Amino acid sequence: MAIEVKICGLNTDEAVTAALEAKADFLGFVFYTRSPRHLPIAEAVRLAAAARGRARIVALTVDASDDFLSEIVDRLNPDLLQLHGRETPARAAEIRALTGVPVMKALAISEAADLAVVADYVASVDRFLFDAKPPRTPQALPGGNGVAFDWRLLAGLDPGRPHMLSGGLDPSNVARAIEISGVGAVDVSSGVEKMPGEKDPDLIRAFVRNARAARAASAPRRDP
Ligand SMILES: O=C(O)c1ccccc1NCC(=O)[C@H](O)[C@H](O)COP(=O)(O)O
Repeated sequence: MAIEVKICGLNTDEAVTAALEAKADFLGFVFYTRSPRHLPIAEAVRLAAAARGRARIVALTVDASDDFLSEIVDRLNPDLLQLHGRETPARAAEIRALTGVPVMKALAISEAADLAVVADYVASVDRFLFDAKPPRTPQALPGGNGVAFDWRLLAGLDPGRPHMLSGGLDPSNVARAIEISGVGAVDVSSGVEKMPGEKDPDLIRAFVRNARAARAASAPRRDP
C-alpha cells in the first residue's frame, strides 16, 4: 500500500503546485503567527482552492480559541485539523464536536514513555502525528524545527488510530525512517525548505518520490 505524504507549511502557489503534481496526500497550512509559515486565512483559502478534491487540506493550529477555529473551518473548510499545541484529550474532543472536522493530535516524542499518553487521546482524536520534542530554546516553535527522534520507538506500535511520523525528515532520510518506524504516513516541513518558511519545489518532489519508494514494514491504517 502506498505511503501517504503530508507537506506542511505551504505558503506559495509554486509550492502547492509542486506538492499536488507530486501527488502529496495532505497539504498543511499553518495558522500560528510566530511561525515563518503562518498564513492569513484568506491566503490559505486562495492556495487551498487548487488542492480541493486532489489532496486533503489540513489546518494547523496551536492552542487556538473556539472563535479562531470556527473562523478557519467556516472559511477554509479543511479536511483535518492538526492540533499542535498543548490541547488535552478533553479539548481535542471539544474541538472535534465544535467544528465537526476530524482532528489529528500532534504528540512530542523523545522516549518510549512519551507514548503513554496515546491511550488518553485515542477516543478524542482521529489521527496521531508523532513529532520530535522542540529544542529548549526561546525561539523554538512547537513544530517545524527540523529535529528528529528515534524512529525505532514507533516500530510495531498500533496507537489505535492512523498515525504519521514527522520531525527532521527530508528527501535523504525519509525512506529509511519509514522502513525503521513501519509507519504508513509521513509529514515534513523544514526538510523541504531552502530556508525557514521558503519551500523548495525540487525538494518537495524528491521527498514524495523517496517516501513512495520506501518499503513499508506494516499495513497502514486508513482514513480519516
Ligand atoms: O511548521 C511550523 O512552523 C509549525 C509551527 C507551530 C506548530 C507546528 C508547526 N509545524 C508542524 C508540522 O506539521 C511539521 O511538519 C512537523 O513539526 C515537522 O517539522 P519538520 O521537522 O520541520 O519537518
